[in-house]
Amino acid sequence: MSSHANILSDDAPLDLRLSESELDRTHDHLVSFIRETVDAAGAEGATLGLSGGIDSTTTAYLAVDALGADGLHGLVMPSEVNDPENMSDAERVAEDLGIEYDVIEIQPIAEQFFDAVPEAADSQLATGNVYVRTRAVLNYFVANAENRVVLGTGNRAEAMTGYFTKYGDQAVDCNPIGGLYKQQVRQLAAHIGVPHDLVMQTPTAGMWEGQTDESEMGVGYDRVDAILALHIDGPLSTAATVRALDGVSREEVERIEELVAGSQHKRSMPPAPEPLDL
Ligand SMILES: Nc1ncnc2c1ncn2[C@@H]1O[C@H](COP(=O)(O)OP(=O)(O)OC[C@H]2O[C@@H]([n+]3cccc(C(=O)O)c3)[C@H](O)[C@@H]2O)[C@@H](O)[C@H]1O
Ligand SMILES: Nc1ncnc2c1ncn2[C@@H]1O[C@H](COP(=O)(O)OP(=O)(O)OP(=O)(O)O)[C@@H](O)[C@H]1O
Ligand SMILES: [Mg+2]
Repeated sequence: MSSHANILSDDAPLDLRLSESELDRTHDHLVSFIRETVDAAGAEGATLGLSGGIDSTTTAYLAVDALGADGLHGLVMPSEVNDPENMSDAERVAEDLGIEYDVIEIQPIAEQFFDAVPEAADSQLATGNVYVRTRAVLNYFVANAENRVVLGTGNRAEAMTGYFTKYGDQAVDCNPIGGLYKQQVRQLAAHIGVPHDLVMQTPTAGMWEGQTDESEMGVGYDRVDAILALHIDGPLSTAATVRALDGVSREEVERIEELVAGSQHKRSMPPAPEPLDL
């Protein structure tokens, strides 16, 4: 499949797609990064959560290129709010890649947390984050026991907007696709042979039924990518960004500014006060 086929939405305001040779170089760079991270840790491989989504699927394909199928242990960790189709997609990825994988039902584990603090269990966001953090514990359980590192699946759009759970899906040892905007992840995925239905999957955190990234963020990924590239990572002012991006409103640019500023605490080490000069 051509890497330029059907990746962008019709109203994408900016085309950030890479050329074929840039995609080849990106693939090789990310594969080397995974290999070097595993070697530097003295580890014997990696583990990661498989959700059937494009970020974990792409990361798994890259990891197998880096480490071989024996080097990757996948964990499929359904809760009761996951779409069963996503979970069978995750198993399909593991089968296609020929990696070892486990299916671990996390609902009973999460229920223990909900029962422990029943008043918190009314919050959709809080319980959703329990699912996410439970998966992090299981990733490290396997990584510790098998001398593996935990691969993260965060991309640049998620990292910059803080669209992840603190010490949840961000609790990892490295993020191989962390430098790529979402449309570039899709494009790289198509380039390295990820099945088209997975490339075009609707992004969801799977924290509650019907959740989608784009409805929760209030801005579609092609717009998020464009605003980040020109304005947050790039030099354009708010007004110049609105002028440069066809159909993008000032409110949308300001929404992304707010998400970036409000999530700074998620991208830094927990602060402590300067020691007093006693
Ligand atoms: N200014 C500040 N300085 C220091 N700490 C601060 C803080 N503001 C909040 N906090 C702390 O951070 C907590 C809130 O952060 P957090 O617990 O992460 O929770 P929060 O950011 O409220 O929720 C996670 C968001 O990420 C999305 N998500 C999660 C997981 C995966 C994906 C996906 O794309 O797959 C998306 C999810 O849908 C939701 O919108 C607060 O309870 C507080 O402990
Ligand atoms: N049910 C699940 N089982 C195993 N891992 C999961 C599950 N749900 C989420 N994860 C892990 O959490 C990561 C973050 O989720 P996120 O939704 O951002 O990525 P994705 O599902 O791979 O792609 P997309 O963002 O397009 O949905 C996933 O990449 C995966 O590693
Ligand atoms: Mg997902």
